[in-house]
Amino acid sequence: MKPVVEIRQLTKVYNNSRGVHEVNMTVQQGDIYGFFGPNGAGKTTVMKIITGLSKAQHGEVKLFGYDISTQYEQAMAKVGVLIETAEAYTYMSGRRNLELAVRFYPGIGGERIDEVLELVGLTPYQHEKAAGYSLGMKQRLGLAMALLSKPELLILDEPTNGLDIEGMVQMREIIMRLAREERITFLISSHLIHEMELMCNRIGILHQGRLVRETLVAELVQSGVTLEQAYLREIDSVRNVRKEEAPHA
Ligand SMILES: Nc1ncnc2c1ncn2[C@@H]1O[C@H](COP(=O)(O)OP(=O)(O)OP(=O)(O)O)[C@@H](O)[C@H]1O
Repeated sequence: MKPVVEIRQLTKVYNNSRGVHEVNMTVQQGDIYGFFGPNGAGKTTVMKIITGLSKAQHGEVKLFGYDISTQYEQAMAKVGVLIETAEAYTYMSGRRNLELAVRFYPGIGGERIDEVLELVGLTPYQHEKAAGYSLGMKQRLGLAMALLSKPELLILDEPTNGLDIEGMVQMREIIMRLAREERITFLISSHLIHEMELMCNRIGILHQGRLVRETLVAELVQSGVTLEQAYLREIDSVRNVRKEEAPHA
């Protein structure tokens, strides 16, 4: 297996002392990697750095072996991104939005629009204005845009955030199908622990800006531990270490 994302000692601390500290993560080719952590843990910060939307103070990020700080274009060439809620021109149809977006990708034609609409299940709604789309459909349109360039890695920040159960199930099924049939590697952030467990083969747990555990879901299952239990145990052990380190009163 080849590493697709390699993150070493990634650190970014905001003026208010929050941020992420010395994060090490590896996403292998074929992974659906769940980047799990509660609100404010630092997931978006890491994802923005990986995709060049924000800069780290220390550390290294490589995508497909290319360093994003010195070889950004090569690193991002095979990457699709959906960070925060997908933006679309709501007064245009879903298809028109894709027609505008596809112009950024030389060599990719209209037939790819048909393919991506099919992949995300929007073919029947392609001529409707995006304004009338449900949140789930808007997210799937965002995913379709990210798929236009035929990426080998998709980075999705909270793709099921705010969706109802049906929307969540649809998004999960699409992601699993894309991994299986299009052989796309995924890095997906979420604070929804059960969602991660159902969809992902590898998990990284982020807590207060630190990656406290990275493991295969199969290893957890083998040891009879749910992801929720693993998370709570890691958090407990972090708290205990801090208590031991704290100076006695
Ligand atoms: N531009 C900023 N300036 C100052 N603090 C920030 C900034 N962006 C994020 N933070 C803080 O850094 C921490 C990590 O934020 P981040 O958005 O990366 O977390 P997250 O895990 O993605 O959370 P959420 O699920 O709520 O989006 C939070 O405490 C947040 O308040």
